[in-house]
Amino acid sequence: MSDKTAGSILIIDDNQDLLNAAKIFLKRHFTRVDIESKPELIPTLLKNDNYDVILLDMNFTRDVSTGQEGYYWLDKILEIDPSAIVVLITAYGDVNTAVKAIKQGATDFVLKPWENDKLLATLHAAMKLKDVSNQNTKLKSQQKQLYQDIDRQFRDIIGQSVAMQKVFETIKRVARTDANVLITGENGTGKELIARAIHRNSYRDEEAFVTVDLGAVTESLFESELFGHKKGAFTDAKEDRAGRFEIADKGTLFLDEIGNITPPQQAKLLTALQNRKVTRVGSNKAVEVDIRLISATNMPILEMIQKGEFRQDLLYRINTIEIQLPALRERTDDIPLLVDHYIDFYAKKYNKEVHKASDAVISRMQKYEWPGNIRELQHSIERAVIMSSQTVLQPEDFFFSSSQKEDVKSGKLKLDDLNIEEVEKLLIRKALDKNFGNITQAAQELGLTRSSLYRRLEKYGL
Ligand SMILES: Nc1ncnc2c1ncn2[C@@H]1O[C@H](COP(=O)(O)OP(=O)(O)OP(=O)(O)O)[C@@H](O)[C@H]1O
Repeated sequence: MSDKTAGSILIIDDNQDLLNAAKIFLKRHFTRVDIESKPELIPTLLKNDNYDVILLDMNFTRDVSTGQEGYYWLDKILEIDPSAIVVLITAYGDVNTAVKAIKQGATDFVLKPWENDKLLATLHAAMKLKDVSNQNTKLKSQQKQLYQDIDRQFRDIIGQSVAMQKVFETIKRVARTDANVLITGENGTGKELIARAIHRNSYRDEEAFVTVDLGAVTESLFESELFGHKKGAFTDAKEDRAGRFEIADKGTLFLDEIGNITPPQQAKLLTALQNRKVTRVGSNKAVEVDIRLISATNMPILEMIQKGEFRQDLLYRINTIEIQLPALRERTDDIPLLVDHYIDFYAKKYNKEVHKASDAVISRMQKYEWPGNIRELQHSIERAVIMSSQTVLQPEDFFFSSSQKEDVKSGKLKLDDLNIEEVEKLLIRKALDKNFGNITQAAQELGLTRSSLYRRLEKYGL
């Protein structure tokens, strides 16, 4: 097996003897070494090939040693490939020129005449750097792809009602400012969707959109989750870890359920937002962060302030602009659009022929309360599309007839006129309603598998 390092090197120097000697020596250590004496050919060479490291002479014209040509060709190389790793060859005693070139983007330099060991060490280090930079580029593009995939699910914001038009108008106005935005609204009204839309339309759209569900972060992990920790800061801190603030640096930080945090957590959050700096748990070094903050809550923040449960100064920090999302029952005009959108989406997903909902369905939907808002509507359509064997969805495909709703709401079982099947039916409806039509969650709650829940739904025509 060869112990050569896998990598390609291009050497550009006008001294053919030097080129030949370098090639002979370096061929023993690297898998590919190309040489070129005419720098004018650099653009062509770089267009046709990828080199891991380019070794570039600073002076090409005889008796000229200002390095001007070197700067020129260095610029050209970096213009063609900004990630190129260029190591300069400079004459002994000409370190100033080399230092200037490094400021201009070169990676390192070697002095002529070189010692083979030193040259080799420099090239190996440069090769490693290229490797890290390749990995970095790869990770960045994977990350971008990942964000795009997540974002795709959140792309379509449906709504033509006056209330939603107002929301769209506000998004347009605030997106390209760095203003802090607080989005309020009941569960499932689309707060995250709107937050992502603001990020996508902002100057930060190429950077990360980082979400923290503050309602799900435990008291003990709050600081570490948000601000990061150092290895050994607590028992489970096995390695250094950046918090969400640092990960969101240059991008947008979305703090969901901000109304759910305790007063001590509010104080810590406020300090970080005021200073725009965070300190990892176990460290004493504060790191600057540049984030655009979007927060969301379904809690009545103003009431909470009056009761002393939420800090007013924190509210002022986060709500430069406030967007109130209407509940679905307050924008029933949008229901037909949403229904069409989700029927289309789920019919494609499950390969079903369903293409619309009957007028009776729409009319019932427009009277229904929708406590889970759009998320509930979405799940009820998903379920109806899966279960229906017709092309037009009918009221029987849904669970919102008023009597059912009342039964489910009251949860009362009238023992004198119920048999086991009736009880089972009622429980299934209740579980589905509670989980907004989500079959998996409802099945879990009932202690059934998904398929046995489906069997029962079919049996009872639910
Ligand atoms: N206007 C809309 N058009 C289309 N889909 C929407 C709209 N608003 C919300 N949705 C969908 O409803 C679901 C819930 O939205 P989202 O998670 O943004 O709500 P939320 O208010 O953040 O909920 P929660 O308070 O529970 O965190 C998502 O699948 C989202 O795509």
